[in-house]
Amino acid sequence: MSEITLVLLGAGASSRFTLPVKKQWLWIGDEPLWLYVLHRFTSFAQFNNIILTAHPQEKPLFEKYSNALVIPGGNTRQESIRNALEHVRSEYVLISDIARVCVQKEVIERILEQKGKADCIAPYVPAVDTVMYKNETIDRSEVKLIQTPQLSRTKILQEALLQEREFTDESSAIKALGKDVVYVLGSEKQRKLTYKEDLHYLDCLQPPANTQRVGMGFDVHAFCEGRPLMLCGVEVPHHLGLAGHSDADVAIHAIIDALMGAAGFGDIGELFPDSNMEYKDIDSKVLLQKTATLLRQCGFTIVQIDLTIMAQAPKLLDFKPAMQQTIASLLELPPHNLNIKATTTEKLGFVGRKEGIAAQAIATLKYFDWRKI
Ligand SMILES: Nc1ccn([C@@H]2O[C@H](COP(=O)(O)OP(=O)(O)OP(=O)(O)O)[C@@H](O)[C@H]2O)c(=O)n1
Ligand SMILES: C[C@](O)(CO)[C@H](O)COP(=O)(O)O
Repeated sequence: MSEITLVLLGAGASSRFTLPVKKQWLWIGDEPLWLYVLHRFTSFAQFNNIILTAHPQEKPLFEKYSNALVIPGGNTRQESIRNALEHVRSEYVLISDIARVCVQKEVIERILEQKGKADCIAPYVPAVDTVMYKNETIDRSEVKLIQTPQLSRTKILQEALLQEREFTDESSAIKALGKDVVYVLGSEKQRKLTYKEDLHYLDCLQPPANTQRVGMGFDVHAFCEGRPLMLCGVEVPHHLGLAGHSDADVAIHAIIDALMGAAGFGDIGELFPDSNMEYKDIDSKVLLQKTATLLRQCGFTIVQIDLTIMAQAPKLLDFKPAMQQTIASLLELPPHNLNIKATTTEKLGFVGRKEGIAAQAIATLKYFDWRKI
């Protein structure tokens, strides 16, 4: 099987799915859908090389969950395939939509049995409804509804994708080149997840696990002159501010790190590198908003956050309600699910010497329950 590379396409915008969560990031048990599909394929057959296409912003997130080669997708499905093919060295490539979640073992076997007999092997299901084409009824017995995975000769597919036209799948591109395509019976169970209503037809899906994902964040910033002291998005009157690439809101940074930790997505520095001038002096509420949006798109719901700010001065008690309201409303959290503590360190350590402020946060996430849509 080593002459076959598996390419799974997961870089789509999921726009027709019309939910805040992207379809490739629905959680199946404790796995995102794209990883569930990958494991489904590898449970059915051996592939020496596996390539995933992901939205460029999600490439590092895919890489946190899989050792497969993750390639940034393009603006179209075909562009994503072109990007992936640059990394394919095998004679054949098996390409499938991650959106065709319930890929069937027997379909894969039927495809592989035909390997070598044509330039592309594609599964199809027959049309069972009356078919109109350009307002004329056509003979439905001649209609094939094409599915994936599709097995192509790599070099033929690369040549086919050089054609000027944009194709919606490999078999049509290869057929347009005048090459051979063999069609094998697919399965209704391989329905493509396009609209949220399609979920009701995908009987291979297990519900999201009721796992509580927990993350911890910690950050420190030194005091400096000439900057406002921002904590939880609130300016606290003080003769010193905090130094940093952004507005140095150490409390929000700890919350972001806790959220990223709970999601298994790494840390704030990976998401918002301080080498990026886009984030110079940025309002950290913007960074927190971006983080919350990313977590929502990736199928997470924020459950609760507990924050501790360690500062010898200034006193923060009077500012805690505004801090809680600011962050809770930004995260669309009930305020009582965001607890903010402030403490001194009894004049011990760098905090006690008023050299800077530290913050620690614990965040809990759960998976968006797609069964309720
Ligand atoms: N630029 C793209 C577009 C699509 N895909 C993948 O190709 C498969 C089929 O595409 P589709 O079902 O249309 O997914 P989306 O493009 O995300 O859907 P939509 O058109 O609703 O945005 C999906 O697994 C999708 O992730 C991709 O890798 N790169
Ligand atoms: C490749 C495909 O699944 C074959 O039916 C289909 O063309 C993908 O279409 P999409 O609009 O990119 O989902």
